[in-house]
Amino acid sequence: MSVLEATNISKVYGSKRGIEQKAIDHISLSIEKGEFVGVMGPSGSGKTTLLNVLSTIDRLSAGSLMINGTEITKLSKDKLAKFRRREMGFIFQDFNLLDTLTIGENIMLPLTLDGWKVNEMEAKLAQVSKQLGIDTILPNRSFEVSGGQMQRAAIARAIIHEPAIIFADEPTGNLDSKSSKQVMEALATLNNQKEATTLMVTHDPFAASFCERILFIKDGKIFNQLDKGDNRQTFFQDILNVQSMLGGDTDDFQTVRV
Ligand SMILES: Nc1ncnc2c1ncn2[C@@H]1O[C@H](COP(=O)(O)OP(=O)(O)OP(=O)(O)O)[C@@H](O)[C@H]1O
Repeated sequence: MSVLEATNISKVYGSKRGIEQKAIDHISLSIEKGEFVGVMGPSGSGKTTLLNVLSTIDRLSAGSLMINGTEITKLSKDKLAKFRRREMGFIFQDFNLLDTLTIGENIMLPLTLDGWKVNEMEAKLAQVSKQLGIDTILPNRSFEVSGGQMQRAAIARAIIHEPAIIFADEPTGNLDSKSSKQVMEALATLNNQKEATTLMVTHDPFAASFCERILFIKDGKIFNQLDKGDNRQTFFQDILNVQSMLGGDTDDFQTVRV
C-alpha cells in the first residue's frame, strides 16, 4: 500500500524580477508503507523544496499528492493543519526542541496538542523514550543534553503519535560521526521494528546508507534511483559513485566510516 503518492508534481517560485524558478519539475514518486527512502542531490537541486511540498509545509504549484489515502491539495487550511499534526512526524537538522519545556514535555507535545489523557501520554512517553535510549533525560532541558540525545528526543516526538509518515531534513547535519551513527541506527530500527515510513533528505552518504532506497535529484527532476540490496557497504560505495556523477558538494566525499 502506498503511504505517499505524488503524481506529476511541480513547484515554481516567483521572483521579484518576474523570473520564475522551477524548483521541482514534474516529479512522480510513491512511497510504500514501511519504506525508508532517502533524497540526495547537489546543492540547489530541489531536495528541501521536495521535502517541503511533500510534507505540506509548502503548497504545490501543480500535480496531485495523496498521503494515507487523502488528496492533500483538496484540503482546507484548517483540515490540512490537523492532518499534518496527526499523520506526519518531523525531524529537523537543528532539532527544534523548545528549551522552556523538559525533554519529556517536548516529546509529548503532539499528544498534548491532540488532547490525550495525562496517564496515557506518560505511558506512551515511557515506552518511546526507552526504545530510543533517552528515558533517563526526560526531566532535563534541551541545553543540558548532548546533540545526539536532542535528536533522539526529536525522533521520539516525531513518532510518539504513530504518524503515517516521518519527514527528516538533514537529521545528522549538526551531529558528530558517533551521534550520527546512533541517530541513524535509531531511525533504521524504528523503521524495521515499527514499519515507520520515513523520507529523509541528506547530504551525508553515511546517513543515506541506512535507507532502503535513494532518490537522486538534479535540477528539480529525479535523476537516478538506487536500491540498497543486502550490503550496506556496497550501497555506500554506490551512493558515492552516483554523487560523483552528479557533481556538487565536495564535502559529500567523505572517507568510508560504515
Ligand atoms: N523561497 C524561494 N524563492 C525562490 N527560489 C527558491 C526558494 N527556495 C528555493 N529556491 C530555489 O529553488 C531551487 C531549489 O532549492 P532547494 O533549497 O530546494 O535545493 P536543495 O537541493 O535543498 O539545496 P541545498 O542542498 O543547498 O539545501 C534553488 O535554485 C533555489 O535557489
